[in-house]
Amino acid sequence: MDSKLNYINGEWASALSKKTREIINPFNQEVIAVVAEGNEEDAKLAIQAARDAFDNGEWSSTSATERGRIVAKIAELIERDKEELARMESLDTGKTVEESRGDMDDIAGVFRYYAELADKDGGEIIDSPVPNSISKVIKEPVGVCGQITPWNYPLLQASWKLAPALAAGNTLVMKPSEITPLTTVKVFELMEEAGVPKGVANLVLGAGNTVGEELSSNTDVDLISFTGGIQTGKQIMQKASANVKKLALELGGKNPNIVFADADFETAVDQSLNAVFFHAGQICSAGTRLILEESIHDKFVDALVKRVKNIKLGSGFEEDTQMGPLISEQHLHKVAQYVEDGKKEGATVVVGGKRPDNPELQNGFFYEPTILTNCTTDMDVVQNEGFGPVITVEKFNTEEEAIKLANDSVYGLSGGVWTKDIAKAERCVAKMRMGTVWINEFNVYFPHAPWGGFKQSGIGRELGKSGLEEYQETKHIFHNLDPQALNWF
Ligand SMILES: NC(=O)c1ccc[n+]([C@@H]2O[C@H](COP(=O)([O-])OP(=O)(O)OC[C@H]3O[C@@H](n4cnc5c(N)ncnc54)[C@H](O)[C@@H]3O)[C@@H](O)[C@H]2O)c1
Ligand SMILES: C[N+](C)(C)CC=O
Repeated sequence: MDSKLNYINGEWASALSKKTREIINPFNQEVIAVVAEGNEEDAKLAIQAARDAFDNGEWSSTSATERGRIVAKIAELIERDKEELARMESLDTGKTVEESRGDMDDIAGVFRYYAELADKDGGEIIDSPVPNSISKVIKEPVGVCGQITPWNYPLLQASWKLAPALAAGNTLVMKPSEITPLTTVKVFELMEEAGVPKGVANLVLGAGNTVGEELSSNTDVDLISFTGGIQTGKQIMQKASANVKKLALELGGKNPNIVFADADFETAVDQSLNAVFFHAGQICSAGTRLILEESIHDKFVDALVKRVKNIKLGSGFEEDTQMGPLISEQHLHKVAQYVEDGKKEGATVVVGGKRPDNPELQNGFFYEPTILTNCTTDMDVVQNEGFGPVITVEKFNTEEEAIKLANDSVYGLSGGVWTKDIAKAERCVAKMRMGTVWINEFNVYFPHAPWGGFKQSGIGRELGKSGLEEYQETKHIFHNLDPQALNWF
């Protein structure tokens, strides 16, 4: 079986300890790859390589246009190998190949977007208040970036970090999730082929509490960019304080989806399903808190249940499969426990709430798409991120009540509103405390618009111009063209 290695200073290498880890297909628990299991020592080597590569200035002083050309080449290679990457992502995560193909298009789009943005900011001349002087503001790369990604959108989340970091002239060490590293390894091969110089982009495979902690605490790392759970984010924030690293955190969400009685009923039902059940609900921005106007509650829930009963679970490689398995046995237990706890709090399971009976699915980590009614905002099942195919339903009677429920969360990643009343929609989104809000839509994102969370959903923004700025320092250069002695002392 093909064995995947670390990539440090332009060389593919086993972990120093020679340890390896088996990667499991969540559909049937078969071993699909064996990868290096790096630790702190591998991470230190990679950080040193990135430090040297940054300090020698080769990449940061390469023209932004040339860096953009190489980033565009990576996009081209991803498009060339799209089918291989998509199948690899589905094998590793269990999501349908159709979803993975969509992810690969998005990923190539992200590299292209930052390739084009790379040389568009030539700095700014300030109207200096000091006579005979020039005042200018320029952008420089931050330095060595540590990048840590989750398992749910492995390559997509990696692309949001790799593309802007490279375009801005940084060097980096990436640690993908230990559960789903395969497409990230492949993209490092493509980055090598595209001509990224050695030492600029380094990859260390391994666990969070070894490689991840080293990246967070090592004082040679200038910036840490993390996507993952809120508790891990808090730990990283503490470790990053060692040298006051720049910090970008993309954390979880418990995202409200408000449906008013005047919404287009059929569309809102359809999109409320899409908002959650793609990738078995393992989406940071899943609309898992469905908040329904009381007058349509029963009809809406009935319509959802009817549709949910027909969702086809199976292998991501079968064309008619609509939902794959959860990522791991441990995560399956977590989701099942989350539903059980919700029931104890008073929630009612109206559909799902268990593993499927289908004998063909017993080797996979499947959980049925589930809807819980009789939920109130004070319940843990409404407040906590379950990260599975589970919708909780709450009711409201007034616009104010809907907004209050939507904002009653420590999270603030995303949210949606469904109504035909344009003014009402605008009033609602103005009051919703989330980084992305959708009107008559859910879960849309693209490279041009920033992505990130209010409140405990994170710090900073990925994507858009802001996503590049995360990887830049701002420098003010003041040039006195007529220096004079002050004769003060
Ligand atoms: N906001 C977003 O854009 C976004 C996108 C995708 C996923 N997420 C969130 O990610 C979470 C699911 O992903 P997960 O289960 O992989 O999250 P996780 O926090 O368990 O792990 C994420 C990454 O952090 C690493 N890690 C774990 N412990 C660490 C430590 N102590 N120090 C440094 N690194 C450590 C892991 O190895 C992994 O690579 C969900 O909460 C989801 O909402 C957020
Ligand atoms: C940001 N997104 C939606 C691509 C992945 C969240 O898990």
